[in-house]
Amino acid sequence: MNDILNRLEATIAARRAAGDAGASHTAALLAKGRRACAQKFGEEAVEAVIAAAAGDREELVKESADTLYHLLVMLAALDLPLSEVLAELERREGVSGLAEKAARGG
Ligand SMILES: N=c1c2ncn([C@@H]3O[C@H](COP(=O)(O)OP(=O)(O)OP(=O)(O)O)[C@@H](O)[C@H]3O)c2ncn1[C@@H]1O[C@H](COP(=O)(O)O)[C@@H](O)[C@H]1O
Repeated sequence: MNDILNRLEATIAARRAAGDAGASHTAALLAKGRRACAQKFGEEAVEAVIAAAAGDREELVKESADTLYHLLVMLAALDLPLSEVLAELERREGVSGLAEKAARGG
C-alpha cells in the first residue's frame, strides 16, 4: 500500500512544481492554499462516512480513494511528508492500546 501512496505523493509534488492549474486538479487545489485543501479533505471524508453509514461498499471504495488522495494533497499543502505520518503509525505499533491512550493524555 505504501508504494501507491508514495508514488501519489511524488506525483502531487511534481504537479505542484509544474504549477499548471489549468491542466492539473492537484495544482489547482494547491494554488488555493492550505485551508481549501483541508476543506476538500473534510468534504471527501464526510462522503466516505456517508457511504459507510449507508453500507454502500462500492461507493466507500471510491470515496476512500478520494479521501486518501486529498489527505496527501492536504499534507503537501503544509509541506508535511507522508513518511512523518507513517513513522507515527510505526511508533504506535510499539505501544499497547492502553499505554498509547495514557501517552495521549486520555
Ligand atoms: N487520485 C486522484 C484523485 N482522486 C480524486 N481526484 C479529483 O478530485 C476531485 C474531487 O471530486 P469532486 O467531485 O469533489 O470534484 P469537483 O466536482 O471537481 O469539485 P471541486 O474540486 O471543483 O471542488 C475530482 O475532480 C477528482 O478527479 C483526483 N485527482 C487526481 N488524482 C491523482 O493525482 C494525479 C494527478 O492528477 P492531476 O493533478 O489532475 O494531473 C492523477 O494521476 C491521480 O493519480
